[in-house]
Amino acid sequence: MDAPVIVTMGDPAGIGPEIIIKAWITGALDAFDMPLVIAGDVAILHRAARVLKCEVAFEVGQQGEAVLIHQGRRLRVKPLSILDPADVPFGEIQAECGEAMLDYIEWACEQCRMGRAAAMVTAPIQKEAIRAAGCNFPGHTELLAERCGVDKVVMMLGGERLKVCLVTTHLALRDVPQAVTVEEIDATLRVTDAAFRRYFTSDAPRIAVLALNPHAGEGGLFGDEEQRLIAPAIERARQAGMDVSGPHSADTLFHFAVQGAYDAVVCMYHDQGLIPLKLLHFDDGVNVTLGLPIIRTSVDHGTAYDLAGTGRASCESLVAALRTAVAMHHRAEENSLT
Ligand SMILES: NC(=O)C1=CN([C@@H]2O[C@H](COP(=O)(O)OP(=O)(O)OC[C@H]3O[C@@H](n4cnc5c(N)ncnc54)[C@H](O)[C@@H]3O)[C@@H](O)[C@H]2O)C=CC1
Ligand SMILES: NCC(=O)COP(=O)(O)O
Repeated sequence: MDAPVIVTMGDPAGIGPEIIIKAWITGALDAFDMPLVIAGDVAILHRAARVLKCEVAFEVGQQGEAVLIHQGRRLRVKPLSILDPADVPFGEIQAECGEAMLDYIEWACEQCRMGRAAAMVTAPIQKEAIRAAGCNFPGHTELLAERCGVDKVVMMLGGERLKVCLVTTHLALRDVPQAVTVEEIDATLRVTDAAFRRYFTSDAPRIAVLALNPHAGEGGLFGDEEQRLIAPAIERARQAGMDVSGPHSADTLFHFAVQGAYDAVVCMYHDQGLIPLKLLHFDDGVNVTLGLPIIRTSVDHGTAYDLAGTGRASCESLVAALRTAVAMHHRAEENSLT
């Protein structure tokens, strides 16, 4: 059998299990031409099926994996935790869930690294729960970078109309100016350029780099990071052959980016990029970790504790994350043949 795409179930107390089951029973997973395996928990997935009012049968597969069955559809599950749903209330931060979600991620990452899986797609984790389980990484991105032995990765979130790449990620706003350095911007540009050529564009991607300050600092009147840091990093990237422009004022650039003027927008901090992205692509946005030796995509949303157990959460972002991972896999295979 071809190497599968692994979907990690995310927080058992969040919406991850429900959106996986919803995507499966509605037929949204039928279109993919690659086998899928869920890294998760059979009893928790059964509970999600009950929430969605669907009957699910169970059998043991040929390789010892669990197989869920619904109206002729089969879903393979690698059981990595054995939680009792009665002990896992919806919408609560629990260390036991933190341990389980970390196990799903670690296994999926290892399978990808060993070449036994083609890609991993992650359902959302609760960052306080993984902390309660003893994990000091702020999220998947940093954990996967460490496990893959990579110094620099880039968090990209995107949809058809806009793709944003972040220089800094999960950081207090007050710490952003110190973290924005020529080296960080330069490394972000290099990773973004290489990953876009490999997975998304046929040529050099057109990259716009945002300013940090209003009006790009207005010639140094309110902030000089543009002159001291961002412009030199852009120049360095241009010298290296990249198609990079900026620093652009963040308030106007997105208007042109969504009209197709750029392939990627490099943003200095999390909300600078994610506010426009979620405004446009709340439902179908995808998070991609650029710079890893493996393919990792994710939903663009969190655990939505307010919706967990209601069956109302949308599975669109999960399906888009799967579509992106499969397309990246095929594109990388084509590139390796040329
Ligand atoms: N890739 C990941 O694992 C991510 C994890 N998180 C984590 O999730 C937790 C909760 O984060 P929040 O900031 O509250 O963001 P959130 O995305 O969980 O929720 C924000 C709002 O969006 C709604 N929402 C989220 N996903 C939805 C869906 N699929 N369908 C319909 N409505 C949806 C929620 O109901 C809520 O009103 C935090 O621990 C955060 O760190 C956040 C983003 C990504
Ligand atoms: N806001 C995006 C986000 O939290 C992504 O986190 P992760 O993919 O690193 O877990």
